[in-house]
Amino acid sequence: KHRNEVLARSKITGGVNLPLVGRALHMIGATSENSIDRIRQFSRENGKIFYTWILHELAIFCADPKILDTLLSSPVNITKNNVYDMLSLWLGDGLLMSTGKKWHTRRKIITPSFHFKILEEFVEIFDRQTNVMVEKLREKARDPNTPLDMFPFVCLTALDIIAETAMGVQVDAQLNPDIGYVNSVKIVTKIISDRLRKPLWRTDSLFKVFAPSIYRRMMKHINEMQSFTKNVIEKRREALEDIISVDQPPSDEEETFTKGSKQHMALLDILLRATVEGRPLSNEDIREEVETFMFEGHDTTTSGTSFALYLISRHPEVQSKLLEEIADVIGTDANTAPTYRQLQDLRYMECVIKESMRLYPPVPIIGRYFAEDTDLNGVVIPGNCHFNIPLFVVLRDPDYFQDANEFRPERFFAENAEDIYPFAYTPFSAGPRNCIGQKYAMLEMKSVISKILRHFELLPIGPDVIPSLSLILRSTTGTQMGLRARNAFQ
Ligand code: HEM
Repeated sequence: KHRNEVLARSKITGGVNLPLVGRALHMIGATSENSIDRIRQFSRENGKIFYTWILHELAIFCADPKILDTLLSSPVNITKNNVYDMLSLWLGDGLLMSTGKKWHTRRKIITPSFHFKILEEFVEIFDRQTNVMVEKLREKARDPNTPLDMFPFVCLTALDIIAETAMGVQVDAQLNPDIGYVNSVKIVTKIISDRLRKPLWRTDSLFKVFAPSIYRRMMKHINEMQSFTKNVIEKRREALEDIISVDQPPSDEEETFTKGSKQHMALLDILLRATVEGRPLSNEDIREEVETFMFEGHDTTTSGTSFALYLISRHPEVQSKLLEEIADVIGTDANTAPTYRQLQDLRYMECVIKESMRLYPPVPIIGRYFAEDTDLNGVVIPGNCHFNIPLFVVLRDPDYFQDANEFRPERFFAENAEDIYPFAYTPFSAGPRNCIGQKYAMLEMKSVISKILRHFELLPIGPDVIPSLSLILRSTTGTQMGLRARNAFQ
């Protein structure tokens, strides 16, 4: 009753509720493809903030950048809502999921992992793993008239990249996609994305009852991933203990050595060296953070890269400009490995990726939980409420983006970008709880896309994308295009 009163006072409207399940079936229980359109439609009908009931749970959807400004800037309203619970069996209480003091402490420890000195080292890995993809694509690109779904190729490359940069191990996902750790990651991410669309699978207890065999399959693969990660952490700790004392900060040029072989610094190494109140993190603390990187750090960039490639394939004029820029900045030899600075200097590419993430945000929805009544820019949100931010609605808001459905990278040119209201463009979220990996992600996407374009012309063939709502945005038709090998670059 209290929540209804607050909603009425705040003039937050909702719609018809179905008995027992509220509007959940309308919105989420329908198909993954039409959920996006339906939420957009509800937003058009009810305004930028509206509510729905899912059984006894109140869910508010807010796509108003002014309210998001207050919410996302707040260091207090950082607790995630129940949608994230589906990840907890795998990721534990890592950075994405944790709240309060634990989140603050971890965020502080993990931030140096993304220092540019570390990212600089990763550029070589991005390029080397993309070279493997180029060879795989070459085998497939014999006929440019046959459309190819780029998503699985990009996904395996991203997995190879994140495993090597986060854990310092080569899992050879592209060479052996169907075995071991890589297979488990693929299976678990797929099950988690299916769960989001099925209300009866949402909580772990319901999932166990309504889909027992899928639940068991998920747990088997989660256990396999966890033992793999534990093993990597133990070995890496032993190797590091041989060469450093745990509380000694890494020097700028330091590289780690494991069993005599030279290796890159991995994100995991920073965690192994970190201390909280003088004590190192336990292997279990580190495990949840490494698993979080593995999840957040590969599905997101896969989605971002694949949708960008799709849009580039459909806009030949954009493709030509990109090619010109690549030739200017990196040179005309298709095989040259780009440097960190060169990737930074791909300015037009950056605009293309930003615009692509505006139309197809890799993380389409984010959420918070409010335990107490909370005033956000004059709108009171009732306590005990699950708050959802449908980024895919915000990012196409015609009040903030002219011709919001059009692909126009020029929006992000330096001279135009300052007209964009910062909280209308938040594919990496914003404020203290924004994406910690955004610089890494941008570099990786630039590296992968530029390498593909140097080797292949992308052709506008195959079905259009049909975005489907999940924790990470996918397309039910894949991201299809034709590939024609370039004889010579340019
Ligand atoms: C295109 C790629 C990416 C996009 C669009 C993206 C987007 C986001 C968004 C929207 C959030 C906020 C989530 C929320 O509020 O619930 C987030 C958080 C996070 N991201 Fe990313 N991300 C990307 C890549 C990455 C990469 C490559 C990594 C790591 C290597 C990463 C690690 C994280 C972590 C750890 C968090 C939680 C941060 C915190 O709560 O303090 N992300 N990301």
